[in-house]
Amino acid sequence: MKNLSFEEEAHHLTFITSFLKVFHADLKRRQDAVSQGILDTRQDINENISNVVDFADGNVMEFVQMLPEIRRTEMNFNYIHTMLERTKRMLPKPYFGKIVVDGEPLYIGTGTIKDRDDDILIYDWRTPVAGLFYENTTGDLDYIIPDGSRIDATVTERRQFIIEDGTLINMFDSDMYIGDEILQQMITDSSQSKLKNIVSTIQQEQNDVIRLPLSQDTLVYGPPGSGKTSLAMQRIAFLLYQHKNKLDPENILLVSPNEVFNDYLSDVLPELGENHVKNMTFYRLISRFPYFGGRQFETVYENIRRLRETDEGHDIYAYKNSLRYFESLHRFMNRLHETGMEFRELKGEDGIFFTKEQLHHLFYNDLGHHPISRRLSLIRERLLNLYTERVASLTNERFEALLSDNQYIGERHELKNEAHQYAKAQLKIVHRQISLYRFVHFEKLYVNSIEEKAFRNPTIRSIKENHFKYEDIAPLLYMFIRLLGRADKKIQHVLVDEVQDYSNIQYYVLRHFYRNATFTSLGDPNQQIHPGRKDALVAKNHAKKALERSYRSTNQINAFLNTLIPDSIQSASIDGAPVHHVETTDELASVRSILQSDSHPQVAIITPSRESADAWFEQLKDDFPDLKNLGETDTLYNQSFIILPYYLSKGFEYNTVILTDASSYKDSVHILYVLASRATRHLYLMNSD
Ligand SMILES: Nc1ncnc2c1ncn2[C@@H]1O[C@H](COP(=O)(O)OP(=O)(O)OP(=O)(O)O)[C@@H](O)[C@H]1O
Repeated sequence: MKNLSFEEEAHHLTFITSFLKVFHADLKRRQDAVSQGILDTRQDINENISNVVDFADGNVMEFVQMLPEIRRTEMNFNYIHTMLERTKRMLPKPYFGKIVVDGEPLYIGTGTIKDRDDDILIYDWRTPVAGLFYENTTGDLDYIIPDGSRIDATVTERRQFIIEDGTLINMFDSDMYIGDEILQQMITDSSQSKLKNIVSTIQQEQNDVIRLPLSQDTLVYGPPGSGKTSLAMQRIAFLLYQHKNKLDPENILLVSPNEVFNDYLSDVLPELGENHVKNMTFYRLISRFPYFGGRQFETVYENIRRLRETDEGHDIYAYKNSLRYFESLHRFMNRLHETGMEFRELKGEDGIFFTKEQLHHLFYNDLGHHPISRRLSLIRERLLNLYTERVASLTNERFEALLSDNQYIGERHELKNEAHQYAKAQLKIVHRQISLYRFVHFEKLYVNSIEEKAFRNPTIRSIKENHFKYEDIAPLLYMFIRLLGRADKKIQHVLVDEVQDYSNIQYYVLRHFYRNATFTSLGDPNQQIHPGRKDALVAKNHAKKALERSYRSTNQINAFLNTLIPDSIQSASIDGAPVHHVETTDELASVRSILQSDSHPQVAIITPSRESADAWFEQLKDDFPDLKNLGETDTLYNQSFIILPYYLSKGFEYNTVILTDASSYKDSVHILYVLASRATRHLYLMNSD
């Protein structure tokens, strides 16, 4: 079969867009009709079936008979709603690719569209057969369908389209690298400030990861700009499509490096509509454990600053993030069923409620034959019963006292109520301690788990001052999860971005807290911004995938990155301006002139500290009113002209990056590597004499 000419493709596109318009208008009409039907049914129920469903009256039967119809209407309504959104979204760009498989042309877009005879006009990119588009070659290929069978297919043509507002602008036949042309255009377009959708130019190595089965735990390493975050998002879309009957966006979790990420990613998957995937940071996990409520934990940023700017606690940080400590923590926990458990005395306003010794005895003697988490829940149950008894007896005592004290006048039930409130207040703390398992002394257990004696005292000091360090979070959560088996079982798949930032204990905590989930973890061991030492991640039973090519920065910037870490990046990008090394005696004046000289669509001024970010902001804000100073707790990314300290820049990208005081990173090549790789087009390294 001869390939269609440009005119024929343009004609086909006109046919498709006309179809979509008519389909959309028809859906609108149907929506109005269905909405009217729903209103009529509601009115019918109100008028003819009384609001109080009465068994004797027999109207229950009438109502039950209406249920299938109501359900059908609801399904119809949902279908119309989905298709309305889809046709609206796809109208300007109905498809981006085409393959001819076994003689059949298949057009590929971001959703499936069928004609009135149920023939498919556009294939969703996530369908198994559409996967052939991303195979990078024509010829005899195969693809796997959901039941696991392999289907042979002969692909004779692969074509890509550039379509804007329903008009065919260009098309490319490609069977070497998909999208080289279009990819170049995607890469050239760096106008968007948030992360873009890469569906039309997904590369084969990325496609392989996106389409891995849900059941497969995977660790993906790739250099900056190799599309890890992008493919994580496409993988979410793919899994939701492939498992539409069992997965909802709320069953998927993205663990990201900061709170702004959510907003940065909010435009990537328009097909999810309002249903954003949940986003989480490791730090925020603490809030899922009420036991630790009221404890103050150092944030990751405070941690980075402390370790970079002071000499305090480097050894202890390295120890607590080491495999050595992780293993000793395991051993320590494994012994607890026999020995070493630590309890806290329970004490109310009226004195001791339960002693440590009693708790110890219950745990190792009375309940010693149960697994640990069972022992603890049984203890909690007993303590709660005891609490109820104690409240009752205290209430009685107080009631008698109130009765005999004629200062208190009131009805008996009022006095009883007052006595009850009094008893509860006396034991309020005890109740809280029992409910939250605070009779288990996790802090003491934690200290005991530290085999390296020299690190115990500083840990005790942090606990006493209620200023836990960032590195204390993971071991404490680890212990809680191991002892009490806490978990979020709703989550089916977790994607961890920037996984190189996680220690083995942190990863364990994530794996066990989301224990029903499989993981896709993505990162780059070369992108370490954290100044503390930690052992590399051992991701057992994960398929290991490596991405090679990088699409973000110009070839010049990528070449510069290779001077920092040799052979770390294979550039699949475009040429641009040389990297600017600006030697200056007046950094401020130089930055001003860069900002004034060119109209850069997006600029980030990255500074070596929070203080310098604030200082730069103060100096520039009057002349550049659009400039924003990104804060550690900000959640809105939508900023195209910002100042930020270096540790907040993880994962983002900007058209132009200006690194102030760049020589301050001369001993931290990995940090410089991360910062320089944020630039898509222009990189300025400012050095003052
Ligand atoms: N297949 C692709 N087609 C077009 N653009 C792509 C492709 N893959 C990646 N990109 C672009 O490259 C840039 C970097 O992507 P992304 O942020 O996902 O990379 P990353 O590996 O997560 O980077 P980092 O490790 O630096 O955070 C983005 O602008 C993205 O749109």
